Amino acid sequence: MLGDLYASALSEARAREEQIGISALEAMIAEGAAPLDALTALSPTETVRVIAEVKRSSPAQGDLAQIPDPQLLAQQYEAGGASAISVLTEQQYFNGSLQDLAAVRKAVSLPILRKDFIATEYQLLESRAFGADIVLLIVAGLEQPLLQRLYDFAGELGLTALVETHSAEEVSRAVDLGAELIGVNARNLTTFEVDRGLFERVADQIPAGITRVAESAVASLSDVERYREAGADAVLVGAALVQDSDPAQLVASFAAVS
Ligand SMILES: O=P(O)(O)OC[C@@H](O)[C@@H](O)c1c[nH]c2ccccc12
Repeated sequence: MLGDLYASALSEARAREEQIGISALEAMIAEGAAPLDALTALSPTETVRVIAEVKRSSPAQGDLAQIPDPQLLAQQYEAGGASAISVLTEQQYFNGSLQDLAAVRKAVSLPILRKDFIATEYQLLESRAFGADIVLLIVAGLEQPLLQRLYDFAGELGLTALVETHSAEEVSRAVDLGAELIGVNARNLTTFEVDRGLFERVADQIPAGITRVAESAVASLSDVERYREAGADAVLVGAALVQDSDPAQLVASFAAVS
């Protein structure tokens, strides 16, 4: 399945590249604002940081919410005290787009994570051109030399990489890259199985000084509390927020966990 997700994301990127070439992206970057300092925005503090996600559907979870106005949702997240916003931009499986990313960029002043299956320099350039400050790099989906190349290029563009892992072995590959922001995804992207205990089993493998993000499977406050007790500096929450009638209030309750 992870291979299908990358194949789809890459074919979408190739189609976009026929419309907007590399030099056009570089011009957009030159004209746009500098990226925000996401590492500072997500740095450890007395309460857990919340990265709130704009996600309409996923292959693991099906249709979650229509989200006709991603800007409004992002503003509700910001009002609730989110530290960053995550936007799914993959179209075929997640029903997202780069237009969603650009719209959210205009609506909030928080750092924005582009959530997609990034495997090329072109996708990193477009992330920056459309206003992302953070990009997701998934260890399970990329061989180490390519992962390192993308990590380094993201840094050259001023992007912060959230390096996503799903095992102790992947955590050590993320550390080897020099990652300063490491995520542990409770959801296996090949089988879609959710393992709520994974974060607490691998968190200790992440050296002090690196910001730790617990990703996925937060259904309620007690899940946030469990991740926090296990050492999460931040939690990344999607489904629970997009399906709630008061996302600002739910973000606020999560962000109050100390
Ligand atoms: O909806 P959830 O269970 O709160 O999960 C959010 C986020 O962690 C999840 O969307 C995610 C984490 N890593 C990914 C990689 C690709 C696509 C999606 C994801």
